[in-house]
Amino acid sequence: MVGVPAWSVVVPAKRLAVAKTRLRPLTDRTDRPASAHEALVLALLADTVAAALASPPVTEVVVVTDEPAAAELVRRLGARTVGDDPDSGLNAALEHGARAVAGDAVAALSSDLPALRPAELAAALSAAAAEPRCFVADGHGTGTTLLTAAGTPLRPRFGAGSAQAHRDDGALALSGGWPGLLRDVDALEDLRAAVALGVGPATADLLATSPTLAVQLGAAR
Ligand SMILES: Nc1nc2c(ncn2[C@@H]2O[C@H](COP(=O)(O)OP(=O)(O)OP(=O)(O)O)[C@@H](O)[C@H]2O)c(=O)[nH]1
Ligand SMILES: C=C(OP(=O)(O)O)C(=O)O
Repeated sequence: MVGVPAWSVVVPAKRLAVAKTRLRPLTDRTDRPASAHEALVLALLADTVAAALASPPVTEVVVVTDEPAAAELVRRLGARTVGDDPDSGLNAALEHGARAVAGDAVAALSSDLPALRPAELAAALSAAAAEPRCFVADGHGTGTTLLTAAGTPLRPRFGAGSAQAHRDDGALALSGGWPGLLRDVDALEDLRAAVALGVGPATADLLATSPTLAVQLGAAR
């Protein structure tokens, strides 16, 4: 692709009641587990979407969700939303989102990257601009946090072992100095690692105003 593409970023967000179940051991130890869990999932989403919206090469962020609270939150931040059609899982949701974007440079971004910095995403997208399809593996090397397609279909293969699946499908693995982009939050240890890197304002505020959550985050060390 010639020139610097303007990127559309697609972010998936499940319904809160079924999202981020691997973080339940953390939120279940708080006084009000259901609301603590929802608040945590929404904070991770808010910081991810805000960082993407603030990243210079990103012209739009489209969140694919059927969750009213998530849709309202990200719209307030400046993202667009589309429904979770056809409600057939993560990859179908991402393909649906990719069809809804304006340009032909599209990136699928995990929604659980609270330590993501706008400059990190800009650097990764800049590296991705030279290739039709690229991906960034998560910190464990097995999952994927970013998948890009410029002038070609996205073909998402998220799920267990998605880094290898994206590699096998011809996407180029990118690496660079973007620790926040690698640090998706699936489990307690990931949240600790994100906090050590420095999380965005929504997650930081939640931890500052939820003593039980903050204590549990430290107590299980
Ligand atoms: N819109 C949409 N988003 C999804 C779907 N499945 C997963 N996601 C989102 O994709 C992101 C990455 O998925 P995971 O890290 O596996 O998140 P998760 O399934 O909520 O987490 P666990 O329950 O702990 O496995 C999360 O932010 C999810 O909200 C789906 O069917 N539709
Ligand atoms: C769905 C994925 O996320 P996770 O491994 O974080 O569940 C993935 O990395 O493809």
